Amino acid sequence: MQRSRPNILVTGTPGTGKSTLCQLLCEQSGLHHVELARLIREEHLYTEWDDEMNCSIFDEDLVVSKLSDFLPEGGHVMDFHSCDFLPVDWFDLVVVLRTETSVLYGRLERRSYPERKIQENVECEIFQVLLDEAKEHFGADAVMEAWNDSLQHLDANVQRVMEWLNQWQGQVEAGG
Ligand SMILES: Nc1ncnc2c1ncn2[C@@H]1O[C@H](COP(=O)(O)OP(=O)(O)O)[C@@H](O)[C@H]1O
Repeated sequence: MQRSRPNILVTGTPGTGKSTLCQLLCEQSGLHHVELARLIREEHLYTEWDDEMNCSIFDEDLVVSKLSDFLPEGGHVMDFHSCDFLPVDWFDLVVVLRTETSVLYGRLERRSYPERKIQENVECEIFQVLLDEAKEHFGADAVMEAWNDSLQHLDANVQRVMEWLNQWQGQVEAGG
């Protein structure tokens, strides 16, 4: 499907700054922010609740079906901590946020996550699980890896994605 505006997926371990980046990108670009975790909660797109980790085990088919109502037309920035169940051709760019271990630990501690949940997420980041998942699923060319430890990084990341967006828009307007 030829979109007049792109879809961008922002993924990464919880705490790497996905929703912060998405908010800034949407303010600057006029694209619409899809907070998938919130959508899953509000629309009950899950079949189980994990009491120990205090999170839902979402239903991939329900989620894809819900998103298919509006996402493929374009114009969205979506954030989520997993990506291998999403149709590849829905996204024009996949941003994977990375955060240095001690910085991520601090952010998750400030969220009052239980120690086990902090450990699991920090390990997930150390082993770059999300980066590998995104590259394997979408192909390395579609993936932009972006370190996001500081506010300087955040500014640079917004800038980088906005440049990509302008280029994408230019190509579409030029007809290809
Ligand atoms: N680049 C950054 N530098 C410093 N703090 C950041 C940065 N990005 C996000 N944060 C902070 O880190 C915390 C987690 O960010 P958030 O966007 O909620 O992450 P995620 O959506 O990936 O779970 C928030 O308190 C946010 O303000």
